[in-house]
Amino acid sequence: MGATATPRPAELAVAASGGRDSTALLHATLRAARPLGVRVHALHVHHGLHPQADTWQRQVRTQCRRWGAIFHATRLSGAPAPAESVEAWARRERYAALATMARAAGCDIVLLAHHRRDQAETVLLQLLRGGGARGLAAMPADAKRGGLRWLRPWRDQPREAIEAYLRQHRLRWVDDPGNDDGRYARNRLQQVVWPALTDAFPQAEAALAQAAARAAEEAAALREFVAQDAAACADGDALRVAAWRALSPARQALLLRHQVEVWSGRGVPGTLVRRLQAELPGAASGQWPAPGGRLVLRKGRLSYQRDPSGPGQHSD
Ligand SMILES: Nc1ncnc2c1ncn2[C@@H]1O[C@H](COP(=O)(O)OP(=O)(O)OP(=O)(O)O)[C@@H](O)[C@H]1O
Repeated sequence: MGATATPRPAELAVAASGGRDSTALLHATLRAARPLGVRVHALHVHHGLHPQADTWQRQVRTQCRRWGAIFHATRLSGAPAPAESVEAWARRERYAALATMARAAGCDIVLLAHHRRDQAETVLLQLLRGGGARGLAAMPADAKRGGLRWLRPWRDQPREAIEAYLRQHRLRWVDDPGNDDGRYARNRLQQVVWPALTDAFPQAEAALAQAAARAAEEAAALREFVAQDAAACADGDALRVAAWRALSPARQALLLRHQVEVWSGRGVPGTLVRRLQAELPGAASGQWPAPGGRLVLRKGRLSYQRDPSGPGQHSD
């Protein structure tokens, strides 16, 4: 399996947990990069949550020493905000720490070792959270974020291919750092749902990954439609309600969701979208609570006012 990225960088980072998948990815990346003169950095995040976390970090350090990668590690400090899950906190802080280490190492590209099973699990989890096309699209193979490129070169590879690679090269890893960050839903899915699902539907992994690929295309097309509608209905920072009303109900809902998300920087509950669809057409003026602020209708224009006391726009 290949693990190189194009165009060829001088420095390449691999997010290395010490577990099975990123052990294989770090090894394969080094094999591909060495003849090209590309330096490989292994970035490890110690979540400080699990008794075995020191072992995982040592494992990555040892791999780096043995295989000739440059080792970087960050230990997370702090704690989740009151309403935040450990999982959400760990995930956000992990990506932030990876980004900081990558930039400090002079890397523009970070490789992640997600594979097709991870993709399939993410689709199921999104479905169970009630996600739409964008959520069901799951993880992109190539994404730009925070000035970095995040690549998942093995996103479409079955897990068995990675296991075969590990066997072929007699690689050792430390089991299950994934449990480090309190991922209750994903762990239950892996332990309880997945075995039963694949027993009944052996093609589930491939089918769910295919569903994600279709959802990604559909989400991209929807983004284009909604951008056109947003431009057609814009009045400065506000939305012209008369123009919005001329759209079909499906496009009205999409545009409201998109617009409030852009204004507030947060996810928009479906209940708010439905309420606005019901109430906006008959209203001459009005106010509706929205994430982080409120929506104000005046003189046919819908605009957003941020709560002065609320937290700033979040960057996720
Ligand atoms: N502690 C860690 N340090 C460095 N990289 C990590 C760490 N944990 C995970 N990763 C990177 O993220 C990849 C996916 O890991 P994992 O499946 O545990 O994350 P996830 O939580 O399922 O996915 P996501 O990060 O998208 O939420 C790993 O293969 C590895 O590349």
